[in-house]
Amino acid sequence: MMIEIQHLSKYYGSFHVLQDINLTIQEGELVALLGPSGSGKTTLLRVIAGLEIADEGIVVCNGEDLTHVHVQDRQVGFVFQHYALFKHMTVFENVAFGLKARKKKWRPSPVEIKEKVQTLLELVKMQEFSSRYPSQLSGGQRQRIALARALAVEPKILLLDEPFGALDAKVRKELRRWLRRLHDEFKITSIFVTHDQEEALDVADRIVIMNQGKIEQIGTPQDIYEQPASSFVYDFLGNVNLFHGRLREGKLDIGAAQFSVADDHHPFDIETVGYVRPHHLMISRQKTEQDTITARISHLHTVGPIVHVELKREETQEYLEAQMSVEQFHALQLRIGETVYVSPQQVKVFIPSDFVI
Ligand SMILES: Nc1ncnc2c1ncn2[C@@H]1O[C@H](COP(=O)(O)OP(=O)(O)OP(=O)(O)O)[C@@H](O)[C@H]1O
Repeated sequence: MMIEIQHLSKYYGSFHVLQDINLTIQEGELVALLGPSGSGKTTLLRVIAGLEIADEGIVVCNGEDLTHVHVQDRQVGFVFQHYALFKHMTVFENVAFGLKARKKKWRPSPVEIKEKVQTLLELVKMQEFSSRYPSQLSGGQRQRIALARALAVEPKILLLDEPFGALDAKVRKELRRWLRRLHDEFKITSIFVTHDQEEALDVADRIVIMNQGKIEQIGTPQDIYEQPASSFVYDFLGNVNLFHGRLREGKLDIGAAQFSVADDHHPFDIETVGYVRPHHLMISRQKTEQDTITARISHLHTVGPIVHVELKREETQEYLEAQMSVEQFHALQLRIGETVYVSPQQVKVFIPSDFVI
């Protein structure tokens, strides 16, 4: 089902929690709502579900305005962060619940219900657990049952609110891959809320970045990562080093050095900030180039194949973070306390849209 959200606004008292949201989700798409805590992701999901009413704007599904369609008639399946399975029911009964609760004329026969539940339990690889109670399952298993239960009623839209938020990192990773496969099989239009950028980048067809009740950017994971539309998006999608300086003629002048700026075609001369990802910060032991920064290594730590290098800039005493492979690290033989030369390989600047010369 295609979902069109048009000029949606919502207030809690005087607090403007959603501000003129416009978003079209294509049939069969898996879209992530990504943003910091309090940016309005859950509220937007709840308005789409019909659990909250918007003050302005509409949600349209396949051409039909849902404003007056009751939540139960929206054909929406939900999965929430906290498993919300019925504790007193077995796995089988939990998955069968939505089918059994249907009005008599739409309710499948007991044999049909049994077959359907078994198929779903196979799909989520939980067929051996059908007579267990939720308390006898792990967190990841409970979420798989929650998903099977949501799918049982054949929803047209699947809404997931931090579905793996309460699980540890390894289980989260497994489940999100599995969610992607399940989505590819069922092709249900799905929206999931997350504040974990890796999860969104890994799973979604498109990502909607939210900040303070507004959409900052909509795009594919690649667009969002490679072409962030604002400093907020850049900053939100991973660690970043900031260099305050003056932008002129395509170069960022930070005093001690001048850096070329990526895709800068602006004839500006302004104070601005250059953004550099840790893996774009190159470290040398010799001062081979003129435009480098002198810094002292303050901390080193290795996570799997990546070495994180913390440095302190000599002239400003600000901290920088660089990343390199273990192989590069061994080749350089870096040590805490030594002075090195740092040069950014890619600098991004964001010019405010209301900036005029
Ligand atoms: N029922 C409510 N009454 C008043 N304010 C609310 C209500 N529900 C949410 N809010 C506020 O609205 C803002 C957005 O909340 P929302 O839950 O949509 O954010 P979120 O992006 O999903 O955050 P999180 O990642 O922490 O779940 C927050 O500042 C929150 O405190």
